[in-house]
Amino acid sequence: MPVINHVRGDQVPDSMLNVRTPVVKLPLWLVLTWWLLKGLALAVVLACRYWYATGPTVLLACLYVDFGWLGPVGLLVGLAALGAGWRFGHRASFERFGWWPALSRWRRWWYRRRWLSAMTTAKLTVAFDGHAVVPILKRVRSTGAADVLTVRMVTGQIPDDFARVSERLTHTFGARTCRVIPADRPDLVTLTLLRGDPLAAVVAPYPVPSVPDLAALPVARLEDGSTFRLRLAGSHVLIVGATGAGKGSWQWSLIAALAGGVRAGLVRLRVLDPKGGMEMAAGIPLFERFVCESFRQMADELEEGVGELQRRTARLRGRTRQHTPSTDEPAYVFVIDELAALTSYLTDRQLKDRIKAALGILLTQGRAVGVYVVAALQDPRKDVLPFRDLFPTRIGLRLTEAAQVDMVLGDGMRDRGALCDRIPMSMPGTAYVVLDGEPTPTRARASYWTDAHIADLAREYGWLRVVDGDWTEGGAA
Ligand SMILES: Nc1ncnc2c1ncn2[C@@H]1O[C@H](COP(=O)(O)OP(=O)(O)OP(=O)(O)O)[C@@H](O)[C@H]1O
Repeated sequence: MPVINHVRGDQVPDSMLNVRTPVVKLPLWLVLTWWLLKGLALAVVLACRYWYATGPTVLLACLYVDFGWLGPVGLLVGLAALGAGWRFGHRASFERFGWWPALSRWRRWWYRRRWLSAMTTAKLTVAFDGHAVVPILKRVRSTGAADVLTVRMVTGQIPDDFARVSERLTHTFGARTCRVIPADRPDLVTLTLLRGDPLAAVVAPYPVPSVPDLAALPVARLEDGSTFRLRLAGSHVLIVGATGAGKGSWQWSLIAALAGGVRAGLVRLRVLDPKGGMEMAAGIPLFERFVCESFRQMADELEEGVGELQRRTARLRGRTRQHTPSTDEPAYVFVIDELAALTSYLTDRQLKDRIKAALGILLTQGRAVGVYVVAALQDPRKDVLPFRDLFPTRIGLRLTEAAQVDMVLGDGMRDRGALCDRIPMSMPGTAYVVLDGEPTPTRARASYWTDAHIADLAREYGWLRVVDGDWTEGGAA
């Protein structure tokens, strides 16, 4: 290869207009008219396409021509006053029909400008027939804290392709997190990009329902600011988190949501606290049974629960397929503060086997007849895992390692956005929840029940009253 190419002649200078030698000679006036018509057509198309920009500009310009500066400024002030009146007069309709659609349109423009580069760097464009094919951004819906993007995938793509690069998309779009959820059509995927965080502040306790709906217990706040209602009916709940992650706040939020049922005789709480009663003893007046010292007694409690379950199954057989709590047939809720203490750490092998057998029956047969288990767990070790799959509802709080997330919540859950290992220590009570049958985890923060709140709860809804330091039966009212 030569080091230098020497080509004789002058370089063609850059110019505004490059023209070819015409094949057919046209008069200049015809060419200019043609260009003018083409330019006009393009201007009309652009003006119609971007009507939301051109319309107001033309209107403001007309007002300026007719009335001078007073015209456009008067209109803008009038519109601002009208918007403020609407906002303070009827906030719900203002947000629904005015604010959120306007914000969504602005955000859509913002995403469109970055879309091509974002898809290319995330390797979500597909090469086909010599072209790069890009997923289509169909819709953007904005709320206070999140932008929900509906995307049409390129043929051959699946939602997991987007889930795998969710972290990259988070940083590209400057969001806090990006969750990928399959949409209701197979060719669409939804990206939820969170900007603010309604879970940053501590969640105050929710009002206690006088008659709890076991299918929708208000226990936590969701990322969009709404209330997360946990389904206990037909389920069992496993709460897993490192020490100090806030397992207690989930347990107490659930107990509080059931407290109205305790007072009405519809729910009976049986609490096993193998950690010596430090966590749960404050609620003793609410509990039908409370065991915190003897593992033998805990095994007896669980076996008695199995006996009750079997008697109830015999009574309800053929009459109903899902139990509804009543004062005659209340719901039994076993709350276990540290599951591993019963199934792993216990050294008495015989006792451990009894507990495992009873738990196995409660978890497999209890749901249909109103016997539920709510268990907390600190360390998702292997010997607890067989029980994990028997809990349809699993709540993953802060975990110490990324590998534990799938172990607790199920395979692929971390890729789908359950970043339990990234929950900061400064946000105890924050968790990812996986509901049975739901493909993606939901992030929520439990309401925080202080000792004073729990004392008030026990006083108002408990079965027992404290009289001069002794427990007395009799209920709160
Ligand atoms: N939902 C919450 N909102 C705000 N603060 C919380 C919340 N839950 C817990 N905390 C705070 O975090 C601390 C630890 O919570 P908690 O004792 O419930 O954790 P834990 O997971 O049960 O820990 P351990 O396994 O050590 O018992 C509490 O003292 C409380 O101050």
